[in-house]
Amino acid sequence: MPAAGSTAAEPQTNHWPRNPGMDLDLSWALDTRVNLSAGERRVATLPGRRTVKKDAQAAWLLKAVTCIDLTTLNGDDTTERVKRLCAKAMSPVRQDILDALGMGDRRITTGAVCVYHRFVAAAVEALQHSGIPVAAVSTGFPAGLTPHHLKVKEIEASVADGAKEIDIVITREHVLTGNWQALYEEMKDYRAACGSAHVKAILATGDLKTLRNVARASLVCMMAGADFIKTSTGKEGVNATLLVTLVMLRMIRAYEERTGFKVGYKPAGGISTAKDVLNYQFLMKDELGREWLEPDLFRIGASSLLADIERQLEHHVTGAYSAFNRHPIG
Ligand SMILES: O=C[C@H](O)COP(=O)(O)O
Repeated sequence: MPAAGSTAAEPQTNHWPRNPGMDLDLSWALDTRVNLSAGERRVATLPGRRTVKKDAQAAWLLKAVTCIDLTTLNGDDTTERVKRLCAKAMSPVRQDILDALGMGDRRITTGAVCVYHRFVAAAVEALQHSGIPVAAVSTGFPAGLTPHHLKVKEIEASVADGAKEIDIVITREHVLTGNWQALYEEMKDYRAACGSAHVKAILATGDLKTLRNVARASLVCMMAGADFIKTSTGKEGVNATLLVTLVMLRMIRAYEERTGFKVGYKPAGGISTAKDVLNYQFLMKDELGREWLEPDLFRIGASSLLADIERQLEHHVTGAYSAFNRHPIG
């Protein structure tokens, strides 16, 4: 079958040097402008402008599966639910569907499993030998309003329990009051507490009021050493959108042009259909190139997306849609 972005759909092993960060360049952040109407035009044309059909679409969707941070972040989460989620992450697409796609011998897994700190150890145990990293949402997720020293301790505890990726939430007040120095310092502390674990900076873009704030916060977090910038916790009133994505991708591009370091991108919250995820993939490829279609540089934070992708893949191979309850997630 043709492959998404011209490569096979199974996980890749390309590793980029980690973003070490740089000194805070306040004038770069403050001088950053966003052209709202040009951005709106750009994303409005996207759904109609790019489509892929049949085998090509199946390949793009399998690639998307490898980039999913399969997530459960609910107040009623339990160890059993997390274990079921881990089982799904290891076998995200039914074997009969993979066989019918001619991909039965490929090892396809999700990019990570993403849970609250409480469940990190259980997820690490459930995923042992799978190579799938556990991502923990730490730092008082989702509001990020617990005392700073406790947020740092939470990161350290998640790393001690085996999390290889830490999704931190920034203090929105730093952005809303223009305290970029405080945002930079907070992010640097989080990066240091993560050690060798990769850190994703959740900007909570729905709380930041303006796209200019999104652009500035993206730059400041990258300057402080973020490995990924991520849109949302999934708990804000507005979560991932294509417009916010365009702004953040342009900042990632600017950062790479200035420093040579590639920073990853993670849209999260409300991405629940195969159609949605294809638009994100097209935008990634158009704006940053095909390297950003791989799980090293692209993750999708989602709790229910996988069920729809699996359903679309089943439709592709059988010609019929099955009920959602045939594709349980966890
Ligand atoms: O980071 C991931 C999000 O919390 C998941 O959001 P979702 O439940 O809308 O897919």
